[in-house]
Amino acid sequence: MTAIILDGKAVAARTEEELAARVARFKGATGGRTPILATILVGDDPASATYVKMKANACARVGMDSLRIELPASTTTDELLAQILALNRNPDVHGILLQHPVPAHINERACFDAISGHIDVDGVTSLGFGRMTMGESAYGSATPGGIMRLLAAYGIELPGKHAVVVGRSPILGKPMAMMLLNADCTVTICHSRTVNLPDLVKQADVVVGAVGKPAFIKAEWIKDGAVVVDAGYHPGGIGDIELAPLTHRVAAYTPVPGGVGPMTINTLIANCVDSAEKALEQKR
Ligand SMILES: NC(=O)C1=CN([C@@H]2O[C@H](COP(=O)(O)OP(=O)(O)OC[C@H]3O[C@@H](n4cnc5c(N)ncnc54)[C@H](OP(=O)(O)O)[C@@H]3O)[C@@H](O)[C@H]2O)C=CC1
Ligand SMILES: Nc1nc(=O)c2c([nH]1)NC[C@@H]1CN(c3ccc(C(=O)N[C@@H](CCC(=O)O)C(=O)O)cc3)C=[N+]21
Repeated sequence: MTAIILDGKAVAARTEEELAARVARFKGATGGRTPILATILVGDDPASATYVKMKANACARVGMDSLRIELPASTTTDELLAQILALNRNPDVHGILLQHPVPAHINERACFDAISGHIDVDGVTSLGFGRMTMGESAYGSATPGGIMRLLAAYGIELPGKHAVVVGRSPILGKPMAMMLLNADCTVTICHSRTVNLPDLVKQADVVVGAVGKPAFIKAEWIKDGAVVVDAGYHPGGIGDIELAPLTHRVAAYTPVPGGVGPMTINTLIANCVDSAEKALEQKR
């Protein structure tokens, strides 16, 4: 079987051309302003700094400005909340990305939930999660949202499929499960207290690895013909799924790198352009 490679890098690149055209139209309509994504990085974790930089670079590729806010690791919850509230009130800002994780002493959930819904382009608020889950309008979490867009780009049929999501984190596994449920999959959510993980994964028509442990999901757990989505990302281009032995016996798979990662960033940028266009329509 020749597997379809779910090439997130290529889909993201194609979408960027369309986004650049939309940004140009926005500039035309506003006398030269661009949509603006505000990124907030707290502390000095080098990996997080790299991801935030990649997001700012993606903004630049489509002609958008970004506003980079860097705060020391000693920032308090109240100080971070004050920054977010100021961005909410800034009419030039069309999206906020608060990079996860923030230092442990900060109440990350409170800070995520302080982001106004209309500029929650990374889809991290509780209200946005609830609205997405209920099928109401909201920006879904960017990584699972990007995965859904990638599956759609390749015409992967989801209704009736058994999707097994390994991981239940607030910005990845849990919203992923709800999006697949809304796409009419039968969904199993696995986590660290799951008993018999290999047996559950063996039932999957669609498996999503979102565990955060390199090559933790073994190739032998995955059935022939499955669709394999690896959301994991570890230094050295290793995902959460042992991928190499699978590439000839699954229906489709996301490579690491070049699969989910570029789609995450692309979804964030696309949502920000969307938010900017809505602001213009409503003269917000
Ligand atoms: N490419 C991209 O755009 C992105 C990639 N990532 C990557 O995705 C991965 C997951 O990230 P994230 O969701 O933030 O990670 P978290 O650490 O927040 O969540 C990991 C999840 O995996 C579960 N888990 C841990 N150990 C096991 C186990 N032994 N068996 C079954 N489940 C287990 C945890 O269960 P429990 O809830 O019980 O603790 C938890 O729900 C990471 O590799 C990260 O780098 C993340 C975001 C974006
Ligand atoms: N609020 C929040 N939202 C996030 O979406 C978020 C976050 N916090 N914290 C950290 C994770 C991680 N993350 C990645 C995004 C892109 C790549 C990516 O594009 N990776 C490239 C490879 C890049 C390289 O060359 O190293 C790829 O997979 O091809 C990876 C990881 C978003 N995250």
